[in-house]
Amino acid sequence: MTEQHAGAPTPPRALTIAGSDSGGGAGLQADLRTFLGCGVHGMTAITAITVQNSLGVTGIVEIPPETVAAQIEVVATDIGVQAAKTGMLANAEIITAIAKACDTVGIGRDGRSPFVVDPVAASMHGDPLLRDNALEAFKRELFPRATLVTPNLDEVRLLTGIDVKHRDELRDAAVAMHAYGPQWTLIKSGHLSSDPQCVDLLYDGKTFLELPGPRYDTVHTHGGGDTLASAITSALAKGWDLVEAVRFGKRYVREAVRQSYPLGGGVGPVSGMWRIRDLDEV
Ligand SMILES: Nc1ncnc2c1ncn2[C@@H]1O[C@H](COP(=O)(O)OP(=O)(O)O)[C@@H](O)[C@H]1O
Ligand SMILES: Cc1ncc(COP(=O)(O)O)c(N)n1
Repeated sequence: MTEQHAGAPTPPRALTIAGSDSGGGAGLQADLRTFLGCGVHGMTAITAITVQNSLGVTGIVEIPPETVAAQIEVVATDIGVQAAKTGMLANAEIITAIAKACDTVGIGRDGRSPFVVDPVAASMHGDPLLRDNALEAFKRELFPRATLVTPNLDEVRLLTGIDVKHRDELRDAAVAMHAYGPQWTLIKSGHLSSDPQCVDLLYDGKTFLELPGPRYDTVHTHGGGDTLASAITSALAKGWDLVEAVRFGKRYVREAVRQSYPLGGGVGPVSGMWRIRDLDEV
């Protein structure tokens, strides 16, 4: 006789709105891996398929904006989204569709499901992941709806014109990004390679909070930003407050960078699976 099983409790649920990286290092693959590592049920609204490996991006197929919006709406109305994040969004039309869908289903700052906006503009190989018309759409449509924005220093330069060369200048970058309307701003300092530390800066319009950490000597940091934003989103899906979620994300990505690994002939990924034990250990 089969045993009746009511099922385990439904875990926290998070949504990534992002592109696919065929090499598995970044994009929605890194996001789902991190959600898994954080014990969160991950869902996807795919914006684009990239043809990508450790050496670079050689092709992009963009998903129709209405299909991106439909993916968000169909999971939010049935399964529920307790927190969401964005990654590669490809173009302005997709960004506009996402903003509308998020309003419809209640994703965004101020009492709705927390919304982490990572303004991904290019791959770490320097290949563009965003059309030219999309930066303005980010400013107009997504930053004002964001609980948290998480630009790296290249994205800060593209979005604000500020070229951060020293840790002291992170504050100017945070103030300039904050003017676009997010509730919180996290400036990531991975690209500040002259700094022996890796200090990210969190700002809410009033107070600056430095998140210190060691800088590991590795080139294998593909997917680091996605992993950080996904770990933060996971903690937000569990109901943590923003500062604790960001502190957790920084700890999570720090260990992921420490355990990053070579892959193919180019840059390898951070290890979003560092919390998953090896099969032999089970
Ligand atoms: N070499 C490193 N050692 C430790 N932490 C790092 C290193 N590189 C990046 N990080 C951390 O990984 C996260 C992603 O940073 P960054 O590389 O700036 O973003 P992105 O991946 O979007 O370009 C940040 O929390 C940053 O501090
Ligand atoms: C589909 C996709 N999304 C995001 C990134 C950014 O990650 P990175 O800056 O580590 O290349 C990427 N390369 N590909």
